[in-house]
Amino acid sequence: MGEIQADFFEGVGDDSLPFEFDTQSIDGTITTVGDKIYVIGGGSNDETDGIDVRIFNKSKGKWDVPTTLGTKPAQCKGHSAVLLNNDRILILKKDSTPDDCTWFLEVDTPYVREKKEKMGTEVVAWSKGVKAHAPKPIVISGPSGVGKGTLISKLMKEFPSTFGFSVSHTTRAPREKEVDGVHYHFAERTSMEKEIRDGKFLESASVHGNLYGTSIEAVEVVSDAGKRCVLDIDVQGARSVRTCSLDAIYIFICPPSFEELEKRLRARGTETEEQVQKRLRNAKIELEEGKSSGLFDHILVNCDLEICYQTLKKLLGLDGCTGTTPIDGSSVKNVELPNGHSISEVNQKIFIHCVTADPGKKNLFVLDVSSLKGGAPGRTRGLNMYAIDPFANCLNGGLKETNCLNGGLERDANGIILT
Ligand SMILES: Nc1nc2c(ncn2[C@@H]2O[C@H](COP(=O)(O)OP(=O)(O)O)[C@@H](O)[C@H]2O)c(=O)[nH]1
Ligand SMILES: Nc1ncnc2c1ncn2[C@@H]1O[C@H](COP(=O)(O)OP(=O)(O)O)[C@@H](O)[C@H]1O
Repeated sequence: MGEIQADFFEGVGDDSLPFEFDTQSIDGTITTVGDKIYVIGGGSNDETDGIDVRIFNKSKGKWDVPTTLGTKPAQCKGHSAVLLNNDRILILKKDSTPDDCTWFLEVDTPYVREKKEKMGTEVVAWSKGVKAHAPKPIVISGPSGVGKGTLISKLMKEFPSTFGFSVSHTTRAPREKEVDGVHYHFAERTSMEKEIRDGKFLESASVHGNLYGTSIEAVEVVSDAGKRCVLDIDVQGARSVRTCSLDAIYIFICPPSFEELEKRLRARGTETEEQVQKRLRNAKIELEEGKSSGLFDHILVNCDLEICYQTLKKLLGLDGCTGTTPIDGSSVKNVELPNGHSISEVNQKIFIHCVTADPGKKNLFVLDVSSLKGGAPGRTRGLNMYAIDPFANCLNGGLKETNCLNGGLERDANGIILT
């Protein structure tokens, strides 16, 4: 755990900083990790740019502008920063909306270390902090025409608040009834390739001559809503997702026979003869890989649609469910932090002291960061923030959760005690 860093806009007086590092001209927060000093914010006046990061390398005596992966947090009136675990910096934005106040800048996590090695540059990665834990996603693969889309549609229709579809990007042209942003994000190849290079995709693959990919955002928006994410991706995509350690259930759908697959593909009538031929050639390879690779946890034969759907529901533990209850109803919202706040850290708990003119309002919050999960390239999940009463006269003295004095205090969905 690291030291507490100076607040944004406040003067920085640290004698351990090198002479070449002129603290007077620094406008952001300063966090030292080994021989590097991370200056966060204060560098750009362009509000659309997001919070920027610069690194002062003490041993080289020079500045670096790192490759910044992930979506940058929007600029704000200021922020506090604290180093966690020597590998990431917690950023608490001031005067920002509750779902946008907690961010992590990863500086030396395994993900960042891997990217540094690959890119040969300094790398940092942003990850947004959210409360909700993500339910296990479901990856569905199988050859073109086997019935993946049909099964997924049935699942979404019956369990709209439980499942959310990961909307992939693709460079293929939309089919007649396909809607941009619903079935796919239809993209230009050059812009999609750039976004892949910028680290915005969990996986991508060339399938039947087109580029397909799952953006990190596509999966995270579903998880943010407390829903279970369903991915319809090819075998290569499933393999990439497995290696990037997304804890998911992997299901492969097979046709009852190759002839039946061909019949369904032709009957769908969405492809030209040339495309049908290409898809059938690829189906042979996919079926071999799907059945033999050990990649998939379950292999389902889609012979009779209704029977296959019931089997799918069973293995997802949904038989007998009504289809209306979300798996995890927790919201992603955190506390709205006022502009005036300062932070301190004790035993993986961040104490946030808020300046408030209203004496009746709680002004001390705890952010428990002891059981964080995930992180870049996705969200950092499992934030737990709650209000405490610093003046509570508890037996063991010191800071104590408000409800140790006054059991049964009402909390909102975020664990915040309602005043
Ligand atoms: N790797 C990967 N494959 C995808 C993605 N989205 C769709 N696919 C796969 O791309 C293939 C072609 O999809 P599509 O053109 O919609 O045709 P369909 O298979 O006949 O429905 C299918 O195997 C999909 O599972 C993605 O984001 N990543
Ligand atoms: N079990 C089944 N029996 C007969 N036809 C099916 C079955 N499952 C799906 N289909 C049909 O096969 C075609 C291809 O299904 P689709 O869901 O588009 O496949 P995929 O998404 O795997 O490419 C569709 O016309 C669909 O209605």
